[in-house]
Amino acid sequence: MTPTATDTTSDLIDQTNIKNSIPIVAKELKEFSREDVEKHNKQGDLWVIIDVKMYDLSRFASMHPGGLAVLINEEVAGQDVTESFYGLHRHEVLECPQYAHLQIGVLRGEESVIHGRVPGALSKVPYAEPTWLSEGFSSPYYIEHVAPGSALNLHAMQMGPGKHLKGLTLMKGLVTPEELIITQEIVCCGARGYGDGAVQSCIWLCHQRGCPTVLLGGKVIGLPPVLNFGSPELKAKIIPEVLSGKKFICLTISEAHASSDVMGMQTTAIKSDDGKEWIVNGTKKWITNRQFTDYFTTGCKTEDGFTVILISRTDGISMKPIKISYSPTAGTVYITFDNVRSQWRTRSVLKAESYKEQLTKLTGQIAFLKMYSVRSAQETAQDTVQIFDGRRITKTGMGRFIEHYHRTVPFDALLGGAEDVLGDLGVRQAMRAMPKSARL
Ligand code: HEM
Repeated sequence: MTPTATDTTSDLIDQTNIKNSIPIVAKELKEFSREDVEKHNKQGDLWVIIDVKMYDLSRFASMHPGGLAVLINEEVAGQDVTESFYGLHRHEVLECPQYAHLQIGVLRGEESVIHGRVPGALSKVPYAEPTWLSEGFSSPYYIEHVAPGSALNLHAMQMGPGKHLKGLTLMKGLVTPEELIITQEIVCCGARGYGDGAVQSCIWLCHQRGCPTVLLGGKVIGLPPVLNFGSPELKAKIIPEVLSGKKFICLTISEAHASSDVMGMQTTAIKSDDGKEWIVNGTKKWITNRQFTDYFTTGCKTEDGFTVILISRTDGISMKPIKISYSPTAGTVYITFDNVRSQWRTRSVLKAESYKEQLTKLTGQIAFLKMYSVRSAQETAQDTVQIFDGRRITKTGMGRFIEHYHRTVPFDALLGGAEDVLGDLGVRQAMRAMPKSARL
């Protein structure tokens, strides 16, 4: 049966999107009829049809990762196997150079209906794209800007709208500082180490090659304390360097002794004898970004409580990679600060007047929002067990992305604050603000 747009598991792309895509096979292809193919139906002389393409599996069959037996089956050899093929393989298998060359021809007079994803093209699969990108939907909040080769000031835009964008020309003037920029597409690659930190190495590599690639990295968590609470001198030095992508920054808060329980940390900072510097001693764990970092936004215990100190890369800092269960590209490390000196303290967050309203009004809400988002993501992951069956646990082939998602989603309950701690915080804040007169 010839597949249609609705009866295949592969992702279908509008024909207009693929016109300029690179052909899977460059060699000249012969045309055959279905009857021609049917004659090649045994071991040693075995052809199949997938979509409208003919594959000669005569020699490959004995090397097939799924075994020879499945191919010499009478429902496979010499037949149109489109449906069964896509039930067992991802489309990308056919795009691998070592398999693409198995294609020897196409079906005479028939149009191809199955295509791989083209970078930048939108999927037609229902619910695959956010509504503001889907045909027939629109959003007053979404404006499309296409700016090839002019990815200017993207580092700064990723920090969201705010004072740090003042005076900057964004994407050669296409975007105004008031517009909200989101980084949604970064997660589409389905490899979260990349989004968490590898991006930092990617930025570094691209930077070396003079290519201004920008993605997330530790900047989005390491820079806000400087943006919000840094002294004017500190801001003037650090922010331009980081936002221009010349220097990298990471957040170093969690320790083996304390993660969500920030106040339990044991890293200390004491004043030097002349009072001009802080001397930091201690260890930090699960820190994203590895060797690319130039600045460490570091939580320390000081005699007046909890202080955030910005440490420049210097002697006395050693880093050891930690093997984590998703990807070494996140650059997760264990850091030791051994008599490391810094002059840069940021203001006390808890004492900053301008911050008090946010603390009382937003902290609880944000804590619950984070908890709710993670619970929803975990529920979705749980549903995949039913939909993907055993593939949910296979790291390659059909299960590749879903296994990765399922394996890594539990960490979200911890990252940026464990959900039980956040839930507790939200409830405590509500209880504190509860009017005495409130009754059911
Ligand atoms: C161009 C033709 C084909 C190529 C290049 C190919 C390649 C592969 C590869 C690379 C795998 C390993 C899993 C993965 O990476 O997805 C695989 C597995 C498999 N293939 Fe094929 N294959 C072809 C055709 C077929 C056909 C026609 C059938 C039967 C209808 C078949 C049945 C299987 C099975 C049963 C597995 C094991 C799946 C699993 O472990 O879940 N293959 N094949």
